[in-house]
Amino acid sequence: KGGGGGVNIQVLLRCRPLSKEELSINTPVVITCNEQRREVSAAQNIANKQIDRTFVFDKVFGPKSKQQDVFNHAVVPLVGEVLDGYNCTIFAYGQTGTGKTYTMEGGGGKTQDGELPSDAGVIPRAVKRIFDILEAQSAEYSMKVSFLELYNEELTDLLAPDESKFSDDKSKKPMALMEDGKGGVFVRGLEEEVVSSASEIYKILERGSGKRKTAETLLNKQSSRSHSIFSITIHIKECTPEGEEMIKCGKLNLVDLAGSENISRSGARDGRAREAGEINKSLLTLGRVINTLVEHSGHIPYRDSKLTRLLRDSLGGKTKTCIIATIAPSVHCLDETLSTLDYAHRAKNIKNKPEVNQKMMKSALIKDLYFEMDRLKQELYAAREKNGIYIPGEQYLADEAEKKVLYSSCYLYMYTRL
Ligand SMILES: Nc1ncnc2c1ncn2[C@@H]1O[C@H](COP(=O)(O)OP(=O)(O)OP(=O)(O)O)[C@@H](O)[C@H]1O
Repeated sequence: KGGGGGVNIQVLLRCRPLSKEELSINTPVVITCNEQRREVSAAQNIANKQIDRTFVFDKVFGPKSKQQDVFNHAVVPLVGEVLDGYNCTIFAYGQTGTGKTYTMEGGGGKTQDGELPSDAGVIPRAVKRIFDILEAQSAEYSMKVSFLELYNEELTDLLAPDESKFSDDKSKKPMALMEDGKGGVFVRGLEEEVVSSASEIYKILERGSGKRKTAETLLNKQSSRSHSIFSITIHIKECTPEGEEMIKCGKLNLVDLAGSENISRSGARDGRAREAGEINKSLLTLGRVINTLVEHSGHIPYRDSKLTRLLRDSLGGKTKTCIIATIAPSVHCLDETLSTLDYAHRAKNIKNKPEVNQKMMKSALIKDLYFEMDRLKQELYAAREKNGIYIPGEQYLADEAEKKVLYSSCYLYMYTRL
């Protein structure tokens, strides 16, 4: 804990084991993890030049660490904070192929009878724990999730229904990031699905990840170049001693960043520096934001990229933030590993000032929801006006149907869950 000026961001390090292929060709290992001492060392001796560096983190997970260990030590405390009404963010940062997606989502094992596979990552485990706790408390709550992808400074909604159903033009409409007038931002038209069970979220996750993969093959892009943000927002009802109904709100953001090697070098090597620069504007800006925060060197360039605009509050704000840096043990990754270790180690100096979200009176929240419904109504109307003459009869019916669903879910949200 940092004194006076806030609380340091937690930075954890995870080193994956050698893969089967790496083992089969006897790839030399240059990383050692000492979990007790929370240390990671990189050592190599080439032509009498000795590299030997040791870094200390808030937690270190060696190659033998299990998904369950990472979850228990890194995520369980944050889930508790979210249920207490804080916003929390977990970032996975590291070179491609070091286990960011494995750590966040899992190894691809399927859930059976509602039981998570042992390789399930942070996201499904967090979801399960949230539901388990709320149910054990017999809490009255409502939960919604969103799943965004950011690629080349363009936002895609991974939970949006298939575009083909809603538009003759199959090209994707880029989603706009808007200021909310309270110092934050929101993504216009972002699908927020109300969920009422863990298994529902597992399905949503599968759908979102599946969509990410399809989009990848279609556009020939790699997951290593896009960022994904999975967010869970929970509203919990509480009663004051005077009998007033209050709503407590917490949010958990789970962020799988693009491969860190994409910061200019790889792009420059294959002669596509400009493209790489554009693609990784967000990653580069994240680095600059971190540096400015750590060095207290003036203006923080949050506004220079969508990622940092979206996650502004997680870096130097009121959110509780944790970074899981991932590395590989192989000698071939040493350069990137050292740069990840440096980056993550520097990020440890960022201080946030976590603040619990103000509880809202249920009546005020309902007013907000009415306002939101009005805005959606206008958006729908404007969209139909704009497309008016192009909308075939079938499309009009589909829009009407969607509108009905939208309304009924809004009402459901307001009156049944809370
Ligand atoms: N801790 C681990 N234990 C076992 N296998 C792992 C571990 N971490 C990663 N792997 C395996 O290594 C491979 C690469 O991991 P993963 O796809 O998660 O990397 P990534 O960092 O997300 O890469 P990208 O940036 O390309 O998305 C996968 O096959 C994954 O199952």
